[in-house]
Amino acid sequence: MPRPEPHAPVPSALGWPEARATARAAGRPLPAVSRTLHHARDHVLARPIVALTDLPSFDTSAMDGWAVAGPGPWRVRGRLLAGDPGGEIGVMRDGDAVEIATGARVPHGATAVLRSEQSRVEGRTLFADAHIQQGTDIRACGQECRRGDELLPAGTTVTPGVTGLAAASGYDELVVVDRPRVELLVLGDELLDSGLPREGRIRDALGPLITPWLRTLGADLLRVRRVGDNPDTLRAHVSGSRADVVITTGGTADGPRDHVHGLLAELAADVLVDGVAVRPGHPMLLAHLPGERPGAGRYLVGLPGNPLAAVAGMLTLAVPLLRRLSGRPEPRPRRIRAGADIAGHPHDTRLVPMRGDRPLAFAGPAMLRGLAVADRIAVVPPGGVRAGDPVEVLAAPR
Ligand SMILES: Nc1nc2c(c(=O)[nH]1)N[C@H]1C(S)=C(S)[C@@H](COP(=O)(O)OP(=O)(O)OC[C@H]3O[C@@H](n4cnc5c(N)ncnc54)[C@H](O)[C@@H]3O)O[C@H]1N2
Ligand code: MOO
Repeated sequence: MPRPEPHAPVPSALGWPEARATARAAGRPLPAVSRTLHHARDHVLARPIVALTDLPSFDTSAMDGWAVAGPGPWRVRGRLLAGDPGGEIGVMRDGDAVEIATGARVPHGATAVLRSEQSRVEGRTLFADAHIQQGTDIRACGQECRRGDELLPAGTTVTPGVTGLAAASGYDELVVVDRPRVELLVLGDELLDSGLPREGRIRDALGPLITPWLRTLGADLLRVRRVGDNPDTLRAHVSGSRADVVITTGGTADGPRDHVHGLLAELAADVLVDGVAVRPGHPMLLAHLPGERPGAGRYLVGLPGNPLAAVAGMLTLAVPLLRRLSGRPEPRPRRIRAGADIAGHPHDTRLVPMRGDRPLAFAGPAMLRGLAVADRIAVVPPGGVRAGDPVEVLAAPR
């Protein structure tokens, strides 16, 4: 099959803020789906969680001891454990006491719960060591919420706390935004999957870097493939992928074995970003491929092969796109005060691995030693940042 003409270099790359905004605007949230609480984890709520019940749903004993009615001493009249419906106890009258466990329903008419360690029983008569205030150690029905209250808004990420609250308030399933399905294609004949670098070949650092990161970004990783520098294999994998987002690494430049631009031309893809004024990472790419999923389409994010440049491409293009597809709201920009001068590029943005407020060494495009100890990435505008100046920071890969 004839190859398309080699890609002509783009004269002026898109500014870094514009590239990030383009990536975010390129997508829209995937359809809402219903997921069991277990499977809803790390999705984003498509609908608010509205309490299906009062919480607690009945007056509940907060302590092991005695439910008492009115002032003491009291006559002991029975026992209630957590889970007992409590019907046989009926309504308590002044002077009544019922032995009660933490979590048991407090009978109607009870005015307080007396802790076992603050009580004394003689025969069938119960005494309190001290005066007990009305309502003590009763968790009143509806104290936490009333049925119909909005507990969490749409857009909330489903954490373990959220699934716990949803279960407590009566949910078996949650309506969430579907998670984007991602396929990672790692390009390069020179890459090895195990052992020591040898004979001009190097270890693939990007599969092991991007795979765990995608999971924390709220994507479902369908597959990681290593693809040789062969345009036909690359085309077959991209065209055949069922992913919402195909991420490629390497092959974005115009070298003899760089096939990503050629592929996009061949597929008549809508190229949204082709080069960004950022260091490292300037050859990064974002394209829209015609797709099957309604509304969402399919995307290709082309990351440069140099590992730190690939991280820059993830932060600039993949992270905003995946956030948008998975329904996550855009976080407010975070700024810190730089603890040292951070050198800038004359006209491009620099993305600089930082620990605390200091830039890290070993942060060249092909290096990962700085990134491995980074807790954030500074967005350094052209010209640089002086010590004490505010600088925007992004979350380091996690
Ligand atoms: N004549 C020019 N050459 C290059 C330019 C340029 O402007 N003019 N830009 C350079 C920059 S900047 C980058 S970044 C790279 C981007 O190149 P590609 O995206 O085509 O990446 P490759 O050539 O495939 O690889 C670059 C480099 O990274 C290593 N690599 C690739 N994949 C991995 C991986 N999975 N794990 C570890 N290392 C990887 C690869 O061996 C190369 O050393 O182009 C420059 N060239
Ligand atoms: O900008 Mo390259 O993307 O330096 O490594």
